Amino acid sequence: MINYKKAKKILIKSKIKIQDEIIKSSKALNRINVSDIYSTVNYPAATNAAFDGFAINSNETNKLNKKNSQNFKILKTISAGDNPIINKIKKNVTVEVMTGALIPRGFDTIIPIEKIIFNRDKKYIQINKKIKKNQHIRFAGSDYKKKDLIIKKGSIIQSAHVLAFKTLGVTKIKVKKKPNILFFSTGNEISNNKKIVNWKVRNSNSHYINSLSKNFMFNFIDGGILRDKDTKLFKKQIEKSIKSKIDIIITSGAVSAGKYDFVPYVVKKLNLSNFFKGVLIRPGKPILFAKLKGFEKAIFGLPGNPISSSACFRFFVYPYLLNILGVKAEKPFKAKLKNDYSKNKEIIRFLKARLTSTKDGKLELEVLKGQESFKIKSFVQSNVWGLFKDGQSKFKKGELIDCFSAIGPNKNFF
Ligand SMILES: Nc1nc2c(c(=O)[nH]1)N[C@H]1C(S)=C(S)[C@@H](COP(=O)(O)OP(=O)(O)OC[C@H]3O[C@@H](n4cnc5c(N)ncnc54)[C@H](O)[C@@H]3O)O[C@H]1N2
Ligand code: MOO
Repeated sequence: MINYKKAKKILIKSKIKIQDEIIKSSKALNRINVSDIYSTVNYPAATNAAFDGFAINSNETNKLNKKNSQNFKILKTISAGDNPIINKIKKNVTVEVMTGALIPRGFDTIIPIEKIIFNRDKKYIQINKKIKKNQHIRFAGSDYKKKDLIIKKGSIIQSAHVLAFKTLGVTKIKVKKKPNILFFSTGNEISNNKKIVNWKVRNSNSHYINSLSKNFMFNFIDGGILRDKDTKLFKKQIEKSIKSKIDIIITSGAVSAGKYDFVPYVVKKLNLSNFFKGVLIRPGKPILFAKLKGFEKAIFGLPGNPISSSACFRFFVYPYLLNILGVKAEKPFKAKLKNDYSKNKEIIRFLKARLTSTKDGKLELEVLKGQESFKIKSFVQSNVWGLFKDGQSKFKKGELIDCFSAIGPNKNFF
């Protein structure tokens, strides 16, 4: 059996090609852009008001004080979207501006409406102190300048990027196509019915992985449930998918040592490269992976226990997807262990854990009770995975542990 490090090395070597496509930037959430994108415009496009108020020329206030005030004539009101051009500006005049309005030439600062003293007929404002230049003004290009980088190639596009794209007039972008994943559940006991007899099990794994595809970067194609005697059907389905647009086949279950665990039996008969079966991890030990020789296709056999399937998706399929889509490998973030923990020294354990923040701003990690790979409740209560490394069996309270986000594996927070 190989260790996780070796398995990851094999996965990195087993890259399959994913094509590019051009899509609307507004539809790009969670997609991966394939080149650096730079702004072709300044933002803000022109200098404008950050506050509702009155624009003046600050020089005209230099000598003003309580005893020496000056009236400024209100010329007009300019709103966001109005043409700001005013011809021939005389001395001691002002324009009323709304937030977002362009500042007409000749004015260089804004007094917020709350601080304005109007004279009785409201045709003038009275100023009785020196007003600083450049107050409450947003300068052209003070956020993005032409040629500023908006997003680096190989980033997972987030809503904030969509905001930037739409602000800067980036309407279309080139992204990686979503890999097509054909997913098979296995087992005579697995059922999609609500009502089941005690010897049946409701299918949850395929729905879990399908739900991940909704906020993530792959298409989920349900291959249905393969029964214990469906070896030939499975082989046929793989052969069919070789000729199709399927990029990755994933099975859940039927991968360990039992009589009906047919996945390795069928897969091993194919023309493979980069094969491994069994990794020194828990949960998920029986995992299988291979590339189909001569084709840009890969196959993962995930163990059937729900938490084994989800851990293997998180720690094998997800890094594999990142790699084939050209995203940099994730780095874990660290948190202090809240409780002592011990495990078998030889294996890595992916543990359902809860991350909290202390009052003094430290991240703490609690290993939850109920780590068995059939237990869903602790998974629901968890908010991160703790990775407890191999080569060590005892982990003491206060030790730093590698954490990986669990919240739909699309968030590279750190
Ligand atoms: N003699 C051995 N027995 C087992 C070994 C071993 O090395 N030697 N490994 C154990 C480990 S570790 C795991 S994990 C499981 C994985 O087994 P399989 O991948 O072959 O999975 P199944 O036996 O088909 O199912 C396991 C378990 O999960 C339930 N299941 C399966 N599919 C689904 C689904 N789509 N939705 C919900 N639940 C599912 C299934 O009913 C079983 O209870 O093997 C150990 N045994
Ligand atoms: O290692 Mo299995 O994956 O016990 O659940």
